[in-house]
Amino acid sequence: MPASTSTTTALVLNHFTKNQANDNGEDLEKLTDECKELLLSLPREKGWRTAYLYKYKGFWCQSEEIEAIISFEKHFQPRDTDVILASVPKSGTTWLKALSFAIVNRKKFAISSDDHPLLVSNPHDLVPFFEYKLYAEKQVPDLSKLPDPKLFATHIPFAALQDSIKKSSCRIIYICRNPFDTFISSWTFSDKLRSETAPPLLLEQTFKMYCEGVVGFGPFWDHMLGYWKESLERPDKVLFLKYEDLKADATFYLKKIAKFLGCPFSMEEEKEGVVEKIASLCSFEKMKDLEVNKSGRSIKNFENKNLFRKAEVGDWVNYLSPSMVKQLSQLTEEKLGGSGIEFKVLP
Ligand SMILES: Nc1ncnc2c1ncn2[C@@H]1O[C@H](COP(=O)(O)OS(=O)(=O)O)[C@@H](OP(=O)(O)O)[C@H]1O
Repeated sequence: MPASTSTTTALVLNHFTKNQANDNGEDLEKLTDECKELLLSLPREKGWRTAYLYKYKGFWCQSEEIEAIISFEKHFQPRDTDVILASVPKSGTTWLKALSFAIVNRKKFAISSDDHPLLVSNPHDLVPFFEYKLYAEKQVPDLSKLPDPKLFATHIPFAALQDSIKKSSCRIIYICRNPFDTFISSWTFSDKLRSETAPPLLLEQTFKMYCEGVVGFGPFWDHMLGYWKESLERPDKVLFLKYEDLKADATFYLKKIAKFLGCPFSMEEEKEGVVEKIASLCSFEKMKDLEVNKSGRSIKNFENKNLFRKAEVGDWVNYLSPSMVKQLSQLTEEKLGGSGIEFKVLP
């Protein structure tokens, strides 16, 4: 290693040891030197459940996620047959993974069979995240052995995806959810994840960060607008979905997803009730009750049981004060008004 590089690395390590040794679930010592050096150059803010969130390529992200994303950018080569499920965290990712897996694999795994993979595996094991699983912990997976079409997932905003993905013909299904419920789902989830020694995540303080855009993979409005614009320009590339719409009419959107993925339901399948059977297999009530979803961790640090909470539209009314509702309504209007993105916020 040239002297200058080793000096830089020593300085970087020293900086992190002195300034960022932290008690909040962020183990900086484990990161690659490349990532540590990058972190030094990035704006940072106090995180929700880690010491810091860093602004990387225009979005806020934890240090370990950045390390995995860098590796993903370097190593992942999309194929035209790949399908990427993209989402704002806590907006129905687990559900979309289950639905997409069931649709794509319905010839291989009969929906009514007693040993359907979704009965024994959490959806996050069947449709892996790039940043939490495939490229996490310095792994570089061999994806060639996975059967086609390969299903992957990410929370990375569209603008920050590598050009190879943007230019390829691989398809992206995006899901987001009204910001009120997304915030409450994120806040309750993050509070469950924080270490016992970390202070509680106060609602007011966390709400302020959310409205400033400082939330994992946020700001949420940029996240939504990025995929929304692409879905308008390239409807064959990006299918834009909203959690509330799926809740209101799952079978309609199941058909839409199947058509988008090039495997529409046949008349015969529709007559046999395959669409309704998938909706039922992937329903919140069914999935929450499965043993595999009541225990264990499919993603490091995330207990499966915490992925299934209430699944309601409008649960935010139980938490947000009138002034918070006013603030978030104004913010949503300011950022998304006129874009065409509109949400149902009450049942
Ligand atoms: N099958 C199914 N159907 C409908 N809704 C479901 C389903 N599975 C999970 N959920 C609800 O989705 C919320 C979690 O969001 P994500 O799956 O995006 O979380 S994550 O980003 O993958 O961690 C979280 O919402 P809240 O209950 O409001 O917190 C889950 O309860």
